[in-house]
Amino acid sequence: MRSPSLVIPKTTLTPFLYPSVSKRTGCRLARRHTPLARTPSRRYHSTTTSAPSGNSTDDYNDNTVNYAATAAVPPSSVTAPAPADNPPTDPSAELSSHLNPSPSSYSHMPFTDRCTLTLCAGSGGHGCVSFLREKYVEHGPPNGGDGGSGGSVFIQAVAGETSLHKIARRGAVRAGAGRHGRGKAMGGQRGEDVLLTVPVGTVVREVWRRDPVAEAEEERQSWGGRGSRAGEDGVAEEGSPPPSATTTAKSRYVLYPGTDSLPYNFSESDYAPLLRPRRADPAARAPRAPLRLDLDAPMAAPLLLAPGAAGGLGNPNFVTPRIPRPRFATRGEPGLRIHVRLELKLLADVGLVGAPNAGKSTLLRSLTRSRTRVGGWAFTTLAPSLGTVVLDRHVGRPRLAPDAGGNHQQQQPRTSFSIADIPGLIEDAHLDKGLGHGFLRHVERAAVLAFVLDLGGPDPVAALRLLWREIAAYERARDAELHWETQTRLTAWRPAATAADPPSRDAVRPPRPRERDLPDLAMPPVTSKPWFVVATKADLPGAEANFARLEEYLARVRSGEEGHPSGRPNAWTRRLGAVPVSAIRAEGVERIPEVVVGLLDGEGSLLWYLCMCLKI
Ligand SMILES: Nc1nc2c(ncn2[C@@H]2O[C@H](COP(=O)(O)OP(=O)(O)OP(=O)(O)O)[C@@H](O)[C@H]2O)c(=O)[nH]1
Ligand SMILES: [Mg+2]
Repeated sequence: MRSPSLVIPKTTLTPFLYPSVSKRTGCRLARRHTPLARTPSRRYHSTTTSAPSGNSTDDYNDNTVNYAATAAVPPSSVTAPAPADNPPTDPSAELSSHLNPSPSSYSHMPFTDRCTLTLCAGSGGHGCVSFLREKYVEHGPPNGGDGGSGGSVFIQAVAGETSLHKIARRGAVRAGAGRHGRGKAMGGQRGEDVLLTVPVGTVVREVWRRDPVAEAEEERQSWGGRGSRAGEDGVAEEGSPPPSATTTAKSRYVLYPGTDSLPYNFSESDYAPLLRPRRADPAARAPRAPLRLDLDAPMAAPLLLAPGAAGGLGNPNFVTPRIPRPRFATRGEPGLRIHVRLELKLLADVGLVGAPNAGKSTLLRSLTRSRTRVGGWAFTTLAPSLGTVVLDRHVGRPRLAPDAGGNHQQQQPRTSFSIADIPGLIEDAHLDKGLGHGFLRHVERAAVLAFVLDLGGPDPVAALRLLWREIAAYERARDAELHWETQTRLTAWRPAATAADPPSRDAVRPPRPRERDLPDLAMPPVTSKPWFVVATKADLPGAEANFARLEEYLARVRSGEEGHPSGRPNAWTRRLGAVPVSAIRAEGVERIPEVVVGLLDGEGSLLWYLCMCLKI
């Protein structure tokens, strides 16, 4: 449990976090040794959606990273900003309750990061059999309308969604069926479309699909389009039974009331070939099967996943010189069903990785307005949470960065970055101990990893090695899954046109462009990412010695004397460093945005790096 002695007097600073205050007088960083009491005026009066104005005259707004914090996600977890004309009476009390809250003071958002869904496209409405009836027109021409096509299922990744829990409980997502055609050439209404809105970072993988149109086409091929089954060489097999003409016809056609059979002579030679199964027009825009999408950016328009089935054709479509008044129409095609697995991989700029109880959530609270749960026991955090640090850098020239064509373009300065806090990792998490290592998927796509180590613990170096071991095990499991999926896709892959396929009308036309053609999931090795260490709980006894040991170890890794803690070759070690902080007192945390921006933008926070190397 939390010790009451941790609530410290406002003016006390942990001495070893600021060893060189006197040496660095005049240096910009030295001006940012924030006394505890002053922090809230800057941090908690920022708006939740935009960066602070930056025209404040207080001395924090120098031209280094001057950050204010806000929890962008989830929105309900944001505490209301204090009105400007009614400032809090005791800001330090507010800060201390924010960083050292009671275990029951947290915002709770339901969170689901994996689910399976069955997407059911709407089936098409039946065509209509009808004839014109007017005064003096006893036997009018056919005028049955076509059936409406079924509704489609779309997906769109939108900003602001943070969890899959809303769609996870749906189980099956059904689009509306098309209405049947009616007399007087009235076509049926289209089925209603369904739009699934998912968080940015959702990965969609197909498990299986049932495509009635493909099945009907296959059946048609196997019967050679007529009454006998074709052998492997396409020649009709002797003695194979023809399908029951009436059964087949009834399953495919709508008959005029009172008609028991089609107006054909059901001899084998006269039997009309089955109609080719049709797809509705939107099907041309659907991604190719099997679905494997990575929705890693907000989408401007929905993406079609399961196109609705085509409606049946009304009886005017079957007029021939031999059959001037067809007494049949076709049924609508049944809807496509796709079973998909959705997996959310949060997109954050920085991922916090650490052992349980290391102080990750307190660190997130000290940097942002997140109201994630904090408690003095392991596994307080059971689901990932995100916070956003809003940077207040309105000075300096825009950066120039080369674009794809090699031209240098102006880049606007970064205005914010997001941090993801995940449940703690313990030894053998990859064997599903603790909460397992599945939550690492939420920091896997983070650009920078921050390892949160408890300086009050016995050995932070061993803790760091353990965390990297678990990450390496996670990476191995992920690569094995990727390998298996690639193999499955290659086995399932068929060239677009094979000799067995009938010549299609599409074959002579150039293929229509598809909206999105199965982009591969980008999964760079986690060990190639830049990382740094946040050595927290620096206010505890023994922290200084532990930090010295940690720094020494990191210096050896940086210089190549010691291997990367994951044991992987060619891992990132270039500008490795550690930042000592006391998150509960909000001391030292103001350096973190600077380090993160340096690593994110690759520009290098030269000052910090020099200070770190020279230990000033
Ligand atoms: N002395 C001291 N205690 C801290 C500091 N940061 C966090 N703590 C305490 O450490 C305990 C655990 O903090 P959390 O932030 O919940 O740790 P966590 O890493 O999120 O833990 P899990 O969610 O279980 O993985 C709490 O009692 C905090 O008050 C710090 O800088 N100094
Ligand atoms: Mg936590």
